[in-house]
Amino acid sequence: MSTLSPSNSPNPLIGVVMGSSSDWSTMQHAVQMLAHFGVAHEARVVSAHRMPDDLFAYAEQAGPRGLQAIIAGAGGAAHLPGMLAAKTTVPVLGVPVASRHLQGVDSLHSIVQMPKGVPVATFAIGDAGAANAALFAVSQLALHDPGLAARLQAFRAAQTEAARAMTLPV
Ligand SMILES: Nc1c(C(=O)O)ncn1[C@@H]1O[C@H](COP(=O)(O)O)[C@@H](O)[C@H]1O
Repeated sequence: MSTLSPSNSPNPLIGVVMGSSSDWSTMQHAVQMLAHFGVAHEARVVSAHRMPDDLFAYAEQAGPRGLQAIIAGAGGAAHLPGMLAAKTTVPVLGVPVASRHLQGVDSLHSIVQMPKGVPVATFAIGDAGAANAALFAVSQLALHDPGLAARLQAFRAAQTEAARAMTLPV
């Protein structure tokens, strides 16, 4: 499995995986958010289609390695999040990456329409979806980490202040 992020932690709590290095411009927003909150994470390319044995190994090892969630981004026929969810009970957060021909609607439908019994929590297409998947993972970790909960509250407060300070060119 190839490694993309220089911030890979030796004991990651959150795994960020993507089907191709071409997904990095989107998925970097998940990694940046995890880094902002100081959450130990790793980022890797793991493709269900191109590296099926690696995908199975990653999914099988996710729980034993201590991962609390996997954020999985893919575009087009985005089977990666669903196949991870099929092989692990570690929560999978799916991020549809915008595709060249169908703008990510194909990715969204591929990820969100899971059969009953094998859930993937599906986020919005693109950069905001990647960032929100990370924020969701942070929220889950914050339930058992008061320091992280305080940082999340501060993030929300800063966001509120930034929205209140918005002005219009009129
Ligand atoms: N959807 C998947 C999977 C998978 O689901 O296993 N593996 C690669 N891909 C996607 O193919 C698109 C094009 O990949 P390339 O740019 O490498 O040709 C990417 O958005 C990737 O997520």
